[in-house]
Amino acid sequence: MEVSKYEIIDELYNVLKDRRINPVEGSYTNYLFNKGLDKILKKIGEESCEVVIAGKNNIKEDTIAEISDLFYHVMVLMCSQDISTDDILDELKKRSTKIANQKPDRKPIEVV
Ligand SMILES: N=c1c2ncn([C@@H]3O[C@H](COP(=O)(O)OP(=O)(O)OP(=O)(O)O)[C@@H](O)[C@H]3O)c2ncn1[C@@H]1O[C@H](COP(=O)(O)O)[C@@H](O)[C@H]1O
Repeated sequence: MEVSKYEIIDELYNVLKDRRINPVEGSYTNYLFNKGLDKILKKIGEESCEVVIAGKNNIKEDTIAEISDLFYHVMVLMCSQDISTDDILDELKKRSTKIANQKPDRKPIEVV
């Protein structure tokens, strides 16, 4: 069954988790897991730089591609450290009450 684009992040995370348990020959994810944390972090550093360069060049499709690469590598890190997509969504949800530059748990200033 085809997953919708709204489910793709969870789907990708599940594929990465599955690669950890059931390695697949030729899998790039398994290559990263086998190389270990330093390699995963190095890739995140590289991909981050590529996002910066693409953003600076201001070519939307290149920036989308580089952000997607970064997303994937960050998810490999999350998976390797048992950080779930829910952990991130919960954190973002907590921050959604943030207004301007206030701390999230601070009561918003009443606008009169
Ligand atoms: N989303 C991605 C994804 N994004 C980027 N990449 C890989 O990330 C690598 C980045 O390219 P680089 O040129 O920077 O790196 P490289 O030269 O290939 O390798 P190194 O620098 O790491 O030695 C490429 O090999 C891409 O194929 C990805 N590989 C896998 N996925 C997803 O992960 C799933 C499982 O993939 P496998 O683990 O390969 O089966 C796939 O179905 C996809 O959904």
